[in-house]
Amino acid sequence: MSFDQPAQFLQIDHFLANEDRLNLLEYVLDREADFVPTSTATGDLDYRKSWILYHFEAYENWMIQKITPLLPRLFHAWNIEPFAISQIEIQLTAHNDGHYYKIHNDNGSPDAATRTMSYVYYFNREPTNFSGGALRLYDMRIENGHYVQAETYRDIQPVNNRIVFFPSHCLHEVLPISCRSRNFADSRFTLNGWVRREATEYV
Ligand SMILES: O=C(O)CCC(=O)C(=O)O
Ligand SMILES: [Fe+2]
Repeated sequence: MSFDQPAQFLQIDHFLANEDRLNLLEYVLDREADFVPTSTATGDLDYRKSWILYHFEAYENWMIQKITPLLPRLFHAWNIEPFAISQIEIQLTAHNDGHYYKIHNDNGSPDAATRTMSYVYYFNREPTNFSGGALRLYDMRIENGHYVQAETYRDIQPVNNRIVFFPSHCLHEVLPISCRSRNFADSRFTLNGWVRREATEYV
């Protein structure tokens, strides 16, 4: 038996106040030297190209506090039983010319198994000086009790000041970005991460 389940997501525009967004951008541009190339758990070099900033104390908890109040509404909308949140992870990425992230889900490895909800906040310098970089969220097909990718999908554009939430088991990819200037400051920036549930609820 198989049936399709449309990709679930919630998109909110104008998420941060303008002043906060501009301060964040200024902070990130100052930290350019601390960004490093990304890697994936499998070490596959072709799978993902982007830059990442692992530590940004000034904004980690700040952003998590902005996201937390939205979660009950999301659980309700998606008929997810409210769960004990063990952790909200956060990272900061920059995608520039030729960067991408091929199809994956966010909870497929044992150490990521408790990731339940993914979020991505997009921001960039204006006027926008890159193109591409949509987040392609695939509809899911349930086949013999397993999630597999359906042929259909929704593309979410990485619009400045937009946040999107989706279930971490959903397959998604970041389409290639082109950024002619290649300036770091013109990158497609994200603050993104995962809401984890307590591991004990699984066993
Ligand atoms: O940058 C995006 O739109 C999504 C990033 C992503 O899928 C991830 O970091 O797991
Ligand atoms: Fe992802």
